[in-house]
Amino acid sequence: MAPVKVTKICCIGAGYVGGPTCAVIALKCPHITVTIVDLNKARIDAWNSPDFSLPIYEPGLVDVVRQARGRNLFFSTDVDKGIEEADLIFVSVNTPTKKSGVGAGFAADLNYVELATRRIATVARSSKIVVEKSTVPCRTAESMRTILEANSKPNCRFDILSNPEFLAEGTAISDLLSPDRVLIGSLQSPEGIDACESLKEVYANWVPQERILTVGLWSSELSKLAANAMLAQRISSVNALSAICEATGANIDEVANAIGYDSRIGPKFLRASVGFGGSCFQKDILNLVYLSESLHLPEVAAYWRQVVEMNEYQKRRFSKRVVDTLFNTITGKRIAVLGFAFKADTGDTRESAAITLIKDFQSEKAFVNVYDPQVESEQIWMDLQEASPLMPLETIKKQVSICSSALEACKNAEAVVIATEWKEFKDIDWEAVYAGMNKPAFVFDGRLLVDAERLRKIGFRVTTIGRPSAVA
Ligand SMILES: NC(=O)c1ccc[n+]([C@@H]2O[C@H](COP(=O)([O-])OP(=O)(O)OC[C@H]3O[C@@H](n4cnc5c(N)ncnc54)[C@H](O)[C@@H]3O)[C@@H](O)[C@H]2O)c1
Ligand SMILES: O=c1ccn([C@@H]2O[C@H](COP(=O)(O)OP(=O)(O)O[C@H]3O[C@H](CO)[C@@H](O)[C@H](O)[C@H]3O)[C@@H](O)[C@H]2O)c(=O)[nH]1
Repeated sequence: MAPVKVTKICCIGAGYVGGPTCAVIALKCPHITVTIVDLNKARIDAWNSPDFSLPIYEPGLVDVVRQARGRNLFFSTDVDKGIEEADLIFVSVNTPTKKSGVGAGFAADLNYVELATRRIATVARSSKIVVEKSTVPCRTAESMRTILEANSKPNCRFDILSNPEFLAEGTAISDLLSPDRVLIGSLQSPEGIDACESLKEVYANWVPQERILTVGLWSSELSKLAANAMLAQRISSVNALSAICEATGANIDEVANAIGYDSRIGPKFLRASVGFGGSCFQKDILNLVYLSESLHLPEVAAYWRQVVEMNEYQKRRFSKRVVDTLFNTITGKRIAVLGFAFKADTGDTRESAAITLIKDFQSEKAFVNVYDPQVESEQIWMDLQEASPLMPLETIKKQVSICSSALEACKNAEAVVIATEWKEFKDIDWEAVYAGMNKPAFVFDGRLLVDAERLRKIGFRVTTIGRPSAVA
């Protein structure tokens, strides 16, 4: 048998990963028809919208979709048709942390992966290469293979590959166009290696051969969890050091710069912050913790769990610092929170540190003005409601207001809290912000974003992560 030449791809799941990833495949492989399917009709309608009001904000994404949509890139709710026609299927559905049952709060909820796999098994009438794109615990491909093989029809074989995605939101398109690496895991059988070759050929249309790594299935699955755990561990490490800086007078920026010069450590991902957010880091580490516990490795589980605990500590520490600095009470005071997304250049709010901060300010009975350039108001209300399920939305709305500009959010506030590193917050008219605020006017920079010295000259009292309050 020779590797199958892929001409039709289907991607199940039109989310933050499925959408951009397969749009880039379509762009770079005009000879391949790519159909992205999803059960969520509103999402598919947005992908198909005539004015390109896409369901996610990602720099450069509209250009890619504009070039490929209708040519060889299609979005549809007809999942079965997509499956039937494809020779290679990406499973790119969500794998959130389980909310109930065995492993609740830690294990990945694989229900969506299983449902998509069962749909493939039911619908497929010809052989398929099934590619696990979602982030899953080690050995999930084995369960997918069992489901597919138990349901396969005559002359219909399924080969499973693992091809985890490493894109980061906000830079998804550039990450996809020039990835550090593409990882493909397969069974080391002749059929597994052929399937791997087929997918490798797709990526080889734009990714240099030496950046396409091929490994065993389980290594591939574990490498994804490991990469996220290592990245998050760097942030928790630098955040832990930021607490020492605040207590000693050292400056976390200087410390991070100094250690990053060591080529064994490297300068990236050492930015102290109010805490990491996003849909992946916490979920994937908790998944790794659960996996370690299931494998009877409690010390390993405790090691990784601490990365998440340090992140929670960092968020709590920051809110407390706001309260302490504002003369130990923020009751009845107005706090402007600039940024609601979990990082800049995305409209995604999953696990955003801003949600925790606002909840803390609410419980201290402060009034909160929020502004984010990309996040829809509806999303903010949904997140705040989810964070305080026992509080009626009307009560939340009495304490929190959503503003349409940073300047508006800061008006009559006692303090500005920078929760997301949007570039526009660096460049706002800080003199005008100062003029509109109650005095003394405080700025809390949770992202090491603004020029503290400049703001101090205007009259602000500035507190920065990783610097003691007096000299911040
Ligand atoms: N968001 C990221 O930056 C990122 C990066 C790398 C990996 N990942 C991983 O990729 C996976 C997807 O993440 P995401 O952020 O794109 O999730 P998402 O929630 O944005 O998208 C998942 C989509 O799958 C659809 N879906 C679920 N079950 C389906 C089914 N049976 N049939 C058809 N559609 C179905 C949902 O409606 C949803 O639109 C997760 O495992 C995640 O951990 C995410
Ligand atoms: O030095 C840093 C770098 C990041 N962050 C924060 O960490 C979080 C995650 O940032 P980032 O990793 O850039 O974005 P994600 O989209 O969550 O991407 C991560 O998670 C994805 C999902 O698995 C992986 O594919 C990516 O490789 C991995 O970087 C954000 O809140 C950032 O603000 C910091 O606080 N300091």
